[in-house]
Amino acid sequence: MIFAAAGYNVTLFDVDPGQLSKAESSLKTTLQQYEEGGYLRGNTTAAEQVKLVSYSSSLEECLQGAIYVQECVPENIDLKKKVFCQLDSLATDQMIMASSSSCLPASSFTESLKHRENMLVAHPINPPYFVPLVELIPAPWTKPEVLTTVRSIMEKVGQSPVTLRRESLGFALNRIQYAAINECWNMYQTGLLSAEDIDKVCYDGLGMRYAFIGPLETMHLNADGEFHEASSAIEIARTT
Ligand SMILES: NC(=O)C1=CN([C@@H]2O[C@H](COP(=O)(O)OP(=O)(O)OC[C@H]3O[C@@H](n4cnc5c(N)ncnc54)[C@H](O)[C@@H]3O)[C@@H](O)[C@H]2O)C=CC1
Ligand SMILES: O=C(O)[C@@H](O)C(=O)[C@H](O)[C@@H](O)CO
Repeated sequence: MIFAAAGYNVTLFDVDPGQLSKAESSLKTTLQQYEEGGYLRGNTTAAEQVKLVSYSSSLEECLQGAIYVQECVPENIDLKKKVFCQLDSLATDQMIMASSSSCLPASSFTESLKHRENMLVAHPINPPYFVPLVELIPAPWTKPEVLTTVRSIMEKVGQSPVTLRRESLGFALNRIQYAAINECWNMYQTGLLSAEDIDKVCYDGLGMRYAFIGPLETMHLNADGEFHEASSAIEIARTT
């Protein structure tokens, strides 16, 4: 939907043909609803965007003329290896292949492949139609120009890419997310706040603030010395 909204032709492939027909009907309904609700992205109508998307039960046919592939198979290392091996055997030297992987780095499933320089992770954040961040994580062998091209494709389609300089377990978003979840869980288990109030601290507090001012910018605006004071106070609170 995001790529079609920007005017790209998109072809979906899935091993399960049932998923393709579900995707086709859900795409039509969803784009129609977004148009009626005023959420549709791009400068074209829902009907025009629907026409840009086609469906194929053959990977070879799906990849004909493709410049960019976004792989979205389940988070399973053997499956990622299998699918990237298939992509590799059908790829042209120009085709860029990105994985949506949330945790698995591209180096763990592309190492032995001929076109590995054109492969990387482009991790979207759910729901990507409304949350624009995409984390781009190169494998050690990903060509810098591939990373630059994916970054500009993402900007062109209206997403907001960030580039990690190297692979890191959890990438960036999940490193932050799991640190927050860990602290929320800790407060829940020690009975400090109810589950509802912990969620409220995020959606009516930090989440809302972080939508327009990030943690480092917040710290920059804090009074001198406040960070050190606060972090030692939190360390004491955690251990008591
Ligand atoms: N669901 C989420 O919130 C997010 C998921 N991701 C990542 O995206 C990837 C996909 O996740 P979901 O969309 O949630 O998975 P899903 O399970 O909803 O969909 C996976 C699809 O892949 C198809 N599939 C299975 N084997 C295949 C093969 N060999 N060739 C082609 N298609 C095949 C399945 O039929 C299914 O339609 C995972 O790596 C996940 O970590 C990334 C960001 C957010
Ligand atoms: O939106 C998210 O949180 C994701 O992008 C993810 O990375 C995954 O859903 C992950 O948190 C759990 O598998």
